[in-house]
Order: sequence, then C-alpha cells, then structure tokens
Amino acid sequence: MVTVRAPATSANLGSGFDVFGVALDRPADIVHVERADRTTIEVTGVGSQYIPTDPDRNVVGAVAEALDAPAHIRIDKGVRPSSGLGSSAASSAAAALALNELYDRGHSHEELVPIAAEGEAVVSGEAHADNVAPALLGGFTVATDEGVTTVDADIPLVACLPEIAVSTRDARRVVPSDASIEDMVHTVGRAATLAVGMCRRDADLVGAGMDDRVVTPARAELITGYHEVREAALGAGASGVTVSGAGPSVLAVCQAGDRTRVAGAMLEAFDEADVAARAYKTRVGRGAEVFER
Ligand SMILES: Nc1ncnc2c1ncn2[C@@H]1O[C@H](COP(=O)(O)OP(=O)(O)O)[C@@H](O)[C@H]1O
Ligand SMILES: N[C@@H](CCOP(=O)(O)O)C(=O)O
Repeated sequence: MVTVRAPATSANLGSGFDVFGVALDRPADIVHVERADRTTIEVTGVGSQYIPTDPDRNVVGAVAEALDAPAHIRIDKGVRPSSGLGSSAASSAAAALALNELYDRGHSHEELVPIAAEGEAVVSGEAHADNVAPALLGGFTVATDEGVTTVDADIPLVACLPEIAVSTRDARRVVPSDASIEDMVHTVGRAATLAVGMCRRDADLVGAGMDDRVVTPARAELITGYHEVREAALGAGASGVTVSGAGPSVLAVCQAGDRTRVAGAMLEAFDEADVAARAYKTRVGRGAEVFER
C-alpha cells in the first residue's frame, strides 16, 4: 500500500486566471492505494457524501486510467468539495503520485501534472493545471501550455470557506468571453506585480498584484457577502483579497501577525450576511508527499 498527502490549493490569485496557483499548508487530502485488477474507490471525510465512488465520475478514476494503474483507492477528504480550495485537485494529485509509486512508473512530479489534470477535466470540463501543479509541486506555480514554473514562496494567507457550494463547472460559465484592452493591461500589470512579490516573499506586493477586473467581478456575484468580507479583510490589515479558485472561498494575503485579526473580520462579515463559514490561517506550503510505502 502507498499513502500520499496532497494539499489544498488556491488557483488564479485574481490576476492569474487558469495560470497562477499556490499550495496551502492546510487542509489536505490523504489517499491510500493498493494494487487491484480493476479500480474501485472509497471516500471518507469532509463532504464525502457529495463525492461519487464511480471511477468514471471520481477524478481519481481518470488518473488511474491515464497511468494504466488499476487500484483500490481510499480517499480521506480534508478539503471540502466545491470549495474553491482545489478539492478535486488534491485527490487527483495525491492519486497520481501514489499510483506512480505503487506501479513504479518513474514519472517526476512535473511529469505527473498533466496526468493529474485529466482528473480536473472530469469535474470542470477542462484539464486546467493551475490547481494540480501546486498540489504536486508546492509553492507558487505558473502553469502554461509550455509547462510549469515554480517559486518556493513563503507568504501568509487566510482562506475563508463559507457554507455555500459553487461548482467549478458553473463558475466557469460566468467567465466573460472578452475583455477590453484597458482591463487586459491592468491585469497583466497586476499579474507581473504578483509574480515579483512571490519571488521577493513580499506579502504587500502579492496582495497588490491580486487585483483583477475581468474574471473576479463576475464570480464575486456568486458568493453571498463577498464584497463585505473583502472590505472587512482589507480593513483588518490584508494587503489583497480575491475569490479563491472558482469560489466560494475568499483568499486574503497579509502579514503573519495579522492572520488572526483578518480571519476574525472575514468570519464576522460572513456572519452578518447570514452565512456560516470557517477560516484557515495558513501560508504557501509544500506539495504532495509520500508518507507511507
Ligand atoms: N476525489 C474527489 N474529490 C473532490 N471532488 C470530487 C472528487 N471526485 C469527483 N468530485 C466532484 O467534483 C466536484 C468538486 O470539484 P470542484 O467543483 O472543482 O471543487 P473544488 O473547487 O473544491 O475543487 C464535486 O461535484 C465532486 O462530487
Ligand atoms: N482556474 C480554475 C480554478 C478552479 O479552482 P477550484 O479550486 O475552484 O477547483 C477556475 O478558476 O475555474
């Protein structure tokens, strides 16, 4: 048996739609795999009642197929599905690494990124790699059709998860199909600022670089209380706030010492909007790891 832990991730970071992502140091999924003649799946943990065990509908089934590695796959969910925290990607990345070990396929973590992305296609219709790349490689990742670039960033974060579900597939439908040249220039400038901030480990630059005028405004409308939560986090000292992935989680960047205050302000603002929520005080963390073989 092989056991792997793969972390939650936050994709887009506002200005980097379908390109930027970060691994979070918590929460995480744990996946156990054992060789079998055909793939079977068992799911326990947070939100497991909403996750199919049919290999054609669970992301790990597509990963097992891509690696030609049939197995009994047991997923212990720590990342709630439809959270905007890369729940499906955590399972896909963990399964890819675990099955690679189990069958001695010899792929590097980088080579496993497009394989794990096959899982994302099952749930969102597209094999976008911006969650599976950081889930496998850790740090801040830039995923393009040329491959993945990583930065070993260390940035404090708060991820606030409201008790509402937004499916990635639905949230991709509201993405505008075009943008003005002004909005494009603005977004490119912010994305570049964010990338420099990650390289310098500068939370203020990263926060300033998250501002996006194209995708985030459309998605914010799917999240009850988003604008109030954003204002509350900024008022409590966050340097930037955006929708995490496709939502509904809201991600704030701040200094390490401000995380408790920022998390409290975000929870209070969701509460005032009559939305129950939980907050993860976290930071950019490591990628998937084998911890039992
Ligand atoms: N192993 C899995 N882990 C999480 N969700 C899964 C898994 N396999 C299939 N799904 C389905 O994927 C959807 C959640 O994925 P997605 O909308 O991308 O959420 P998230 O933003 O948390 O990644 C749900 O419909 C869930 O049933
Ligand atoms: N780039 C994707 C990221 C989806 O992230 P998730 O955590 O919501 O699955 C998108 O924005 O659609």
